[in-house]
Amino acid sequence: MNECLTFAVPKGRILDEALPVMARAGVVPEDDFHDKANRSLTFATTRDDMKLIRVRAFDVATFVAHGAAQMGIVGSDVIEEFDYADLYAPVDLDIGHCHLSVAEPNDGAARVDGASHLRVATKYPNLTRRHFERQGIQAECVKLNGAMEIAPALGLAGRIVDLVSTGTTLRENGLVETGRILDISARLIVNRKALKTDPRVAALVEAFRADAAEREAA
Ligand SMILES: Nc1ncnc2c1ncn2[C@@H]1O[C@H](COP(=O)(O)OP(=O)(O)OP(=O)(O)O)[C@@H](O)[C@H]1O
Ligand SMILES: O=P(O)(O)OC[C@H]1O[C@H](OP(=O)(O)OP(=O)(O)O)[C@H](O)[C@@H]1O
Repeated sequence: MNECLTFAVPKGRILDEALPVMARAGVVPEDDFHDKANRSLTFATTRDDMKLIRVRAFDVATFVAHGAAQMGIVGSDVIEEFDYADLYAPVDLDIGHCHLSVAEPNDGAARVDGASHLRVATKYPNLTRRHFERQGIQAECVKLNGAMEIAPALGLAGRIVDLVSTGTTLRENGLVETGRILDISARLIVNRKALKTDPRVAALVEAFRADAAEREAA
């Protein structure tokens, strides 16, 4: 059993919604966490036996899957993309809602009816390949880490697979959704071994679960 628990959170947009949820489960960072000038990546919490790390969303899953962090919060898109055996996602936190979609230029330039091979720009090559395989299409994925929406206009790929929330980014870049792959929300994730061996992890899962149930009932 690790003496100090490590809880991993993504550094970007989910964080604002996640902090109140974490607080209700008793996970509260000390004030320096909110100091934008602070370049530290590890932060104390109000619990002596727990620290937070703030990393990129995909890396939250990697740290927890390898047991370097015992638990964390991450979008279900990341969980599904990696499909780590040692990662368990016991609580849907009902925050960070968006979906993963296929999109292409709204002028129909990418339409190639009956094609068995497509080029797709995405941050999610595994989910993308699986989606197109189900339709009997082989997708060649060009991996990008952001700003997927500019790829079709520049001829990098005919279509993209990316996250959509309001749809504004697609619209402003001349793209339309042509298929929805996955509805997404943020989840509490835990390392399976830590859950089995450390009662504090199981207690925290119960605290997050109880809060999620209470919010759903409200
Ligand atoms: N437009 C959006 N609306 C709502 N949720 C989103 C949106 N885009 C992404 N998400 C969710 O937020 C997650 C990214 O979280 P966040 O931005 O906090 O992480 P990050 O570490 O900054 O990500 P990155 O590694 O892309 O910089 C995505 O995996 C997804 O689940
Ligand atoms: O439908 P919308 O509300 O416009 O949101 C969708 C955008 O949000 C995400 O990008 P993010 O802002 O996280 O930046 P990124 O390109 O660095 O991933 C996603 O990758 C889309 O580009």
